Amino acid sequence: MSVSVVEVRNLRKQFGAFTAVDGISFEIGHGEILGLLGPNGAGKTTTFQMMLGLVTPTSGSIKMFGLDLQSHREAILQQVNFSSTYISLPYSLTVEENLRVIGRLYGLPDVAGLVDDMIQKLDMNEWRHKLTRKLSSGQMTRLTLAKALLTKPKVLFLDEPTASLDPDVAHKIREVLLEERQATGLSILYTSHNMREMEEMSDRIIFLQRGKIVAEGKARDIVARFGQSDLEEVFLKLAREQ
Ligand SMILES: Nc1ncnc2c1ncn2[C@@H]1O[C@H](COP(=O)(O)OP(=O)(O)OP(=O)(O)O)[C@@H](O)[C@H]1O
Repeated sequence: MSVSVVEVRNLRKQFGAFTAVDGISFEIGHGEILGLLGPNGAGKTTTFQMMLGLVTPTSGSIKMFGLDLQSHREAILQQVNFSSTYISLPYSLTVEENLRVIGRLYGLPDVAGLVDDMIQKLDMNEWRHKLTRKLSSGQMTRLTLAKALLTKPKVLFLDEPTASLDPDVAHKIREVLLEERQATGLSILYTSHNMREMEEMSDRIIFLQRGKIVAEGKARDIVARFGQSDLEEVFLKLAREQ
């Protein structure tokens, strides 16, 4: 694998007596897409939140670009972004205004030009002047992804980036992400409940079950190891055990 951009060691999170994330370790290489897979409640969101500095780990360490997240939070988070359907953006601004505000907050040069490029790239032109509160859920998903890509992050956390998108738009988004990775060496931690998408997008997958990593590797190797015919079957087998 190429140089590690993200290094997670023995990461744990307890909520009272309950252990949501139970000593996981993994790395993400430069330009690598790592799929994080697991049934509801397995600990995916908690992992993301710890990696974004939003939840403090009970123990373990998170390093990005060789720096410890706890002691270099600001420097690291400048180069990281996140997209999830749970993010809310100011509802009274238009799509374009929202993106311009983000661009200015990050101090990007030529904000208008960058916003325009992103709107074209994600096919958002038709509704660029629409108020954010009036967006459909699929349009909202695209806007949060545009927001995340606009800042040109080196690491991107994507929590179900194609949820609520129709197959055509979902396909387009996957293409944009793969192009972005190719062009900039972007590293991505990716979750999806669409197993075909996980197989298509991820260079490697880690499978979480009750906060622990129970399988790790390339999708086809995991499928072979579990003696199943595809990732969906592996998922069902592991999820039913949970
Ligand atoms: N603040 C909290 N207090 C107590 N328990 C929590 C808290 N946050 C998460 N949990 C619990 O930790 C476990 C892992 O939750 P998490 O949201 O990380 O799972 P997930 O894999 O993202 O699930 P999903 O696929 O449903 O989004 C769940 O059992 C959840 O109820």
